[in-house]
Amino acid sequence: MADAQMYIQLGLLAIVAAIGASFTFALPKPRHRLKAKSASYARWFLLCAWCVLACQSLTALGYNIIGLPGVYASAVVGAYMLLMSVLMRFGVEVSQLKKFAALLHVCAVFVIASVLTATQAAGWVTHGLALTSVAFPLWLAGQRVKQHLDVGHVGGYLLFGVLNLLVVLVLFGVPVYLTVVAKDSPYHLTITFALTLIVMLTFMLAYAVNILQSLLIKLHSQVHTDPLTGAKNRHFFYEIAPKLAAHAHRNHETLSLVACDIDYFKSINDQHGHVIGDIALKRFCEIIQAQLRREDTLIRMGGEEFLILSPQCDGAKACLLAERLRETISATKISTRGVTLNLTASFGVIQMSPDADLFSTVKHADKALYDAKANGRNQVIMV
Ligand SMILES: Nc1nc2c(ncn2[C@@H]2O[C@H](COP(=O)(O)OP(=O)(O)OP(=O)(O)O)[C@@H](O)[C@H]2O)c(=O)[nH]1
Repeated sequence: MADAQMYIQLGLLAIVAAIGASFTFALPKPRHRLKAKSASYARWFLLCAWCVLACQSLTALGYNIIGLPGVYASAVVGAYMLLMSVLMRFGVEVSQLKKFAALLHVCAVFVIASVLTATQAAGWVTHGLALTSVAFPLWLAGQRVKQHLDVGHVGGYLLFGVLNLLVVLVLFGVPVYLTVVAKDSPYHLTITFALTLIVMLTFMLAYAVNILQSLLIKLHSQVHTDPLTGAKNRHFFYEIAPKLAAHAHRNHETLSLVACDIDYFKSINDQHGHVIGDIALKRFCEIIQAQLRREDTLIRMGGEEFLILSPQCDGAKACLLAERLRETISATKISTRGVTLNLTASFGVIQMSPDADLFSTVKHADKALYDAKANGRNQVIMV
């Protein structure tokens, strides 16, 4: 009966580990060389966690001499696999020397635990050595996650919390348990099963939330970003810009809009082709972004038409900004693939009035821009 229970627990844990591993296979593979390795270390961690229970089962079957050192070595290897998974997740390179030191650590734990078990001296010395050996890589992993904690990133905080919880569990929970429960208690195997299951599930949950949230943040940013120029796009304009305008209005802040459009851009495409046209657009945006503050947002409204949202900036300052941009653009030569271009751009500037809505304000800025075009281009007109 006890044997049947043991095999059921081993089987259950194998299923949980297999589900966790399948999940890591289902994740999109990052392009970053190191980040791509994180999932495979997470799979090794799940395997090691299963090995802990397998070795504990061997101990329960009477193979103490291999079972106990096996439990400890699997737990330490598992903790290092978890550390590697976290390090790779953040793209941290691990030197060969550090890998070798970890290997030595694992071997030392296995050899010392084997000797102490063989000489019947296994006890608090072995437990102490093994538990601190497991806690060390977990603590390192927690410290690494801490360095990358981002406000609003629940996944990061969850992973950090889980790793700290595991350290507390290993350093305090397990010793308390070993002190309270008799050495030959029949419950040891079930407790190991329950603990391993909890560790696997909490890590998988934290890992999954962490990765999925990163993917969502990346996706969200891509949806709002123009892939050619890196400026925000029309989705951003319709979804986020009205919120920024409402925020400025609520806080009684000034908000100015600068509409701008490259002059005679069609002739660049016609003369030099669309590839050069694309490069010119990219460089144009780089020149503008370099002049903007962090709070300003450059939006590509379409083609070679752009809009700059400038919070906490009144019309006069926005006019100065547009004039500076106009001068910098006309003074910068763009040289690429044997072609040298000299762009100019026209600008329409408006300060949003408190009772106006964003879309009608943009229309007025566009009107000023067309006036600048009609007046001969390469100039700034303010509403
Ligand atoms: N290379 C490239 N060209 C683009 C892109 N988007 C739009 N265009 C081109 O931009 C040109 C815009 O031309 P027009 O609207 O006539 O404006 P313009 O030639 O700049 O003239 P004015 O604005 O009146 O000074 C068109 O030839 C479009 O094909 C793009 O992503 N890449």
